[in-house]
Amino acid sequence: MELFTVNRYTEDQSKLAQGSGEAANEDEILQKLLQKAEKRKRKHKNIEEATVKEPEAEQSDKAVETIVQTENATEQQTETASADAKETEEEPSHDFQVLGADSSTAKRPKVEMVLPSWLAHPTIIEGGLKAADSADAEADAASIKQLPYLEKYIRSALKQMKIKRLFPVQIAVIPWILEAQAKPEPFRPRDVCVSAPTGSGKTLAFAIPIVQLLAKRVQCKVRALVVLPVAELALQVYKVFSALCSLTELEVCLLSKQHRLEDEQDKLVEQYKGVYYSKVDIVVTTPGRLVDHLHATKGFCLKSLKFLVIDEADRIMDAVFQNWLYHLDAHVRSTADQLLTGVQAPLCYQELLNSWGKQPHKLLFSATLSQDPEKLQNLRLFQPKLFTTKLTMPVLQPALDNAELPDQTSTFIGKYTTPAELTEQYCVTEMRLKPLTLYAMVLLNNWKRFLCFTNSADTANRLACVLVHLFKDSTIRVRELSAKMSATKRGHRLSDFARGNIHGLVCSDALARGIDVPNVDVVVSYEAPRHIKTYIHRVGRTARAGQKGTAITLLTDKDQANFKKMLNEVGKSMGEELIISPDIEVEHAAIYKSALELLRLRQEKKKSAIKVQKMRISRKADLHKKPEAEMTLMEKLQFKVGVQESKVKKTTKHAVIKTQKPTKRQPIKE
Ligand SMILES: Nc1ncnc2c1ncn2[C@@H]1O[C@H](COP(=O)(O)OP(=O)(O)OP(=O)(O)O)[C@@H](O)[C@H]1O
Repeated sequence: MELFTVNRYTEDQSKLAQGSGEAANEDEILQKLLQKAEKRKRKHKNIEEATVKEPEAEQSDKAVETIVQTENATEQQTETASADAKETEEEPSHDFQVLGADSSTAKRPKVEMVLPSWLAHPTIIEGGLKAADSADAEADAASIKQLPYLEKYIRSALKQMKIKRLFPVQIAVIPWILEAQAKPEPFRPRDVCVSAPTGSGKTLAFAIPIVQLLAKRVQCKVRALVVLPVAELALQVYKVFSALCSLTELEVCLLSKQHRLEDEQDKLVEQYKGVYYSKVDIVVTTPGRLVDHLHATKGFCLKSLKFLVIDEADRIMDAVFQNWLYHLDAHVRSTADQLLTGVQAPLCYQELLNSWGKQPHKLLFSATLSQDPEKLQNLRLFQPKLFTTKLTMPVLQPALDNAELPDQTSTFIGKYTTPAELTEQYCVTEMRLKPLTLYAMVLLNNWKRFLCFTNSADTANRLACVLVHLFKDSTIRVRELSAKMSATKRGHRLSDFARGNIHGLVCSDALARGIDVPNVDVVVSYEAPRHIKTYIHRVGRTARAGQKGTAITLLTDKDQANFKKMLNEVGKSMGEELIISPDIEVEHAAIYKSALELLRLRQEKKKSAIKVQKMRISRKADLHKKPEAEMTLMEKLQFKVGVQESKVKKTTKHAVIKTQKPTKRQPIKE
């Protein structure tokens, strides 16, 4: 099984392999050790002779001199000997080397990066995305009517979703999964990793085969678990599954912090005569909520899991999300153990058999899939198979021609691809004029559907405030979309944007990944992204599903070099430069000044509110320290109110903890 190869410098080994073999090496090492021992012996002998010859007291200086001389002589001898040895032998030294002690500035051989074979030799996804209504010969070949492996109910569901033909990633992945799953036991399908550009239709690439393979199930059990990093994405994927399952008996459930835990528990399991039964077949969840249910929901059992899908896989493999896998593993192991030890009675022999060390088929999807074997190893993939797209334009052509660009067999060619339909541009401006530049761009190009990304939620908030004021007399409506907003409010903002009631949304990167907002014309990076992955996901909100789109990055003089370097490193160019007339400052001076003034006032108000809050907290703390006898009537009242408040808070907190860990006295459902 070829899984992961640790990157190593292999030159020495290859040289050794060319030499006379292991036995010869051992002889050489032995010879060298003997030479060293001889050298040390001679040195000691010389010192002893020198001290015996000279009278101790009066000749001590001379002794030192002799020692130095003899040492020098010995060194010279050894130097000549070693020079001779160097001439005669070409083999590298096998002595121990003190790390960091070598001060030579000689160029060291480059360490060669060795990728696991499956990462270095992926299956290439051919073809581009074409608009759904194009009807040429190639489009017909991908038409859902022409694809024999799709069941009738899937075709009908796709038709209802207005999908006429499959996209390249779907054509490559769907039949492969169906075929791998069709093979009888003990054959185990290879796990799948898919790295394809944003908006290329990865969701349907895993949803279609899962629904088709589970549709014929007899008993309802959780057989597919789909994990996504954020609630919005989970909702999006849940909707796709629900649409696909509409003509089957399969039940899909969404678990995310947007709902109450108890409500989700009701949807997940039911209890009948002391036995828990699953009410769902497919669970779409965020990692945090999954862990909540693994601990708090009695009867939530994943031992029959057939598919584990990890969408936005590189994000989910981040350290912050890591522990969900541990909990999932522990859960599956403990339920299997319970069955095997008889603590929980199996329903049938097959169930017992299934619980014995059976792993789900793992499917990983991302536009920026990790190339780090260590991270991937956490998922313990089974003989993984990688599907990836080729680099698409706009790429840095000179970089591709450049001989220094890594060899395509040792580099992961699908690592950072952007849709072919995307046009990338940049605009250089001064920091203080950035909001005004953006304002001028929107007016000049009459943008009606644009997203603007900032590097922090704070900047998004301030920028939205300025833009709302700048556009107050125009028909263009710009609003903020913040992670601090409630999920419902965020949902409303997004649907207002989708309906065209809002023309521009300003947000931080928290929402840059995976969100599928239809028909976004332009994505503006108000600040240069710090990481290439962030850039890829930001710009991926436009040019989706074969549509055209533009990504513009606002840069200051200082940002330019770093941004260029970041793109060049992955073989991309910055694209065309957009020039905005410096006259904008004069043209919109009055309104810009008032917008900045408004922002200043708002910031001051915010600051004073925070100050008041802090004062209140410290006053409360002081009151607690003061003896009751010394308190004024007002202070006594304030103290009582404070105590009451904290009591209420404590009881509600307790209630929340109680609901998260139901005891035997709190059945999930009678
Ligand atoms: N075969 C198809 N025909 C037409 N539209 C499609 C097809 N497949 C997917 N789409 C549409 O393309 C859009 C993008 O799909 P999806 O969200 O699955 O992309 P993605 O590759 O997961 O993107 P990201 O990496 O940004 O999450 C969606 O609006 C989806 O409805």
